[in-house]
Amino acid sequence: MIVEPAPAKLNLALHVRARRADGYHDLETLFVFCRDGDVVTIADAQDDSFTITGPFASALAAAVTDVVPADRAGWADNLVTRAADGFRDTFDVAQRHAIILEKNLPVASGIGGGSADAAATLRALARRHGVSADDPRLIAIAARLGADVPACLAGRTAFGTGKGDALAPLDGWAGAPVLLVNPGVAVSTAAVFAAWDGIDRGPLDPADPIGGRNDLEPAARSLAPEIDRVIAVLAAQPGVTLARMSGSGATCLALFETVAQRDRAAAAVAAAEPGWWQMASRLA
Ligand SMILES: C[C@](O)(CO)[C@H](O)COP(=O)(O)OP(=O)(O)OC[C@H]1O[C@@H](n2ccc(N)nc2=O)[C@H](O)[C@@H]1O
Ligand SMILES: Nc1ncnc2c1ncn2[C@@H]1O[C@H](COP(=O)(O)OP(=O)(O)OP(=O)(O)O)[C@@H](O)[C@H]1O
Repeated sequence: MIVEPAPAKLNLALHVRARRADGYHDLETLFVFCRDGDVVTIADAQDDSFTITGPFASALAAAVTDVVPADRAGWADNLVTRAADGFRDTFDVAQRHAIILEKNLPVASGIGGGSADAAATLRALARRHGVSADDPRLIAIAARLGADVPACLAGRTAFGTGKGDALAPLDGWAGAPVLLVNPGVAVSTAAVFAAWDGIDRGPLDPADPIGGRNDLEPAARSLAPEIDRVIAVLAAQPGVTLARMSGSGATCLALFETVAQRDRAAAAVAAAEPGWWQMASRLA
């Protein structure tokens, strides 16, 4: 049995540079990863099966179209099952698998939950079937599944360009205390990009993400006004060094100088807004 973490992905900064002819956008982003997130477990089995557990299991089941083939229990259309199908086709695997996804991250929330799950599935299957983690065929499957999936497959701090899939590994940020907060609103990534105003506000210096921006914030706020208050509440906490939306939102991140300051902020946010989701972690 293989237990593979699917850590939350964060964009410390995200500069949108141009709308492309293929419907995607060229961007510059600093990807970092949390130490916590979803978990994918894969065991050899007689038949394929897919089970979702955890606090966001029902939210995810509701979000995906259920196309369950009779011989593959629970094999709904999901980024995990798509990753597993892609792996099977590419590497010609006969072995069947029982896959369990522990869904701890909110769905459609800018922290790449689905991308992290797909990447963890690919890493777990690669390990099980003796495929190298940097096999170009594995990276090609990841790229087909979503713009964020190659970054999640690598799972380490990186400067992303192109549609976010051209990656340059970077050092730094490991251990930084972080608090993630989501106001409980799902936001569609495609809808947020579509609402971007089309203005190129300039490049991102990978050495200075704090001085950067998330150019999708105004677009996401127009769809989910609650984001304003999340950022305001986080920015007001003692010890905060950065309070910013991640990805296409609505989850916002706050970095802190110390774990104690992060934990005091988490308690303050929970007291002020008991309905908001939050996760305290550290950067990987
Ligand atoms: C916003 C980010 O989370 C930042 O890391 C990512 O760019 C989004 O990555 P993702 O969720 O893996 O995105 P995909 O599933 O590939 O694309 C969903 C939709 O988002 C839009 N999209 C995504 C990435 C990108 N560079 N430009 C885009 O315009 C497209 O409309 C696309 O149809
Ligand atoms: N395992 C999965 N987890 C989450 N969403 C999934 C999964 N499989 C398919 N999806 C679909 O993908 C959509 C995007 O989900 P996800 O949670 O990855 O968004 P996100 O956090 O906004 O991602 P990103 O930061 O990459 O834009 C959801 O609306 C859902 O319908």
